[in-house]
Amino acid sequence: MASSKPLSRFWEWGRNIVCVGRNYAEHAKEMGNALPREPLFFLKPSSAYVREGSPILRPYYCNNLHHEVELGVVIGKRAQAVSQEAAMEHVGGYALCLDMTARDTQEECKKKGLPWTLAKGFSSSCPVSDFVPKEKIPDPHKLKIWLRVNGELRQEGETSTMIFSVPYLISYISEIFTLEEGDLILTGSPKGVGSVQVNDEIEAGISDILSMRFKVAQQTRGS
Ligand SMILES: CC(=O)CC(=O)C(=O)O
Ligand SMILES: [Mg+2]
Repeated sequence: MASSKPLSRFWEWGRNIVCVGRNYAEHAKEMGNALPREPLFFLKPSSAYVREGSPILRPYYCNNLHHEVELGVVIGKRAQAVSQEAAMEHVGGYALCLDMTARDTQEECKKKGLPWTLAKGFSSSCPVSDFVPKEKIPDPHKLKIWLRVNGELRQEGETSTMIFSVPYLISYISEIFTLEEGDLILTGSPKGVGSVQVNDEIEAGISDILSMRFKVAQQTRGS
């Protein structure tokens, strides 16, 4: 059942956050990974959302928190096993997102063959911008996404260089589980991911469409 909340506040709906990994060749290369033959994806809990005005919290168990700037696709209409041709009809809009990653924890998880939940799913691991209605972005593959830390440009990626396109991702994921209205797909990070420290300021944007700012703070255990 659809929420009574408007889609423009999709982060309040408590829906799925579906993240795609290794969707940009240069990022896969910088991480020492082979190019995927099929999309790799994982989930974040909806409590991972954080909005401007609240800090990104470095988890108490993390010594190497990384930024990953990503284009988010907000589902506007339930998608169950949809074709690539029909997929864009299920998009309601877009948002800029950060896939904050406890990189040291992720490396440990990889070594032990464990899921990435600890590394990718902590509270505040998904900073999200304002909602951009679909009509404002005629083609999501013609955008520049960028990220600065304390004013220094760290990431600048063209969404045209995604390995798997937005319709491909929606079609692929919707064959595995139904995408609901209010779900968000993070489409993967371009190259340039790197560490942030407590008190750093992250600024990120989509072309000349929007930008957002977040401060990094330390989570204390038990809070
Ligand atoms: C190496 C990763 O953490 C995968 C990922 O999240 C990405 O955006 O790529
Ligand atoms: Mg990512």
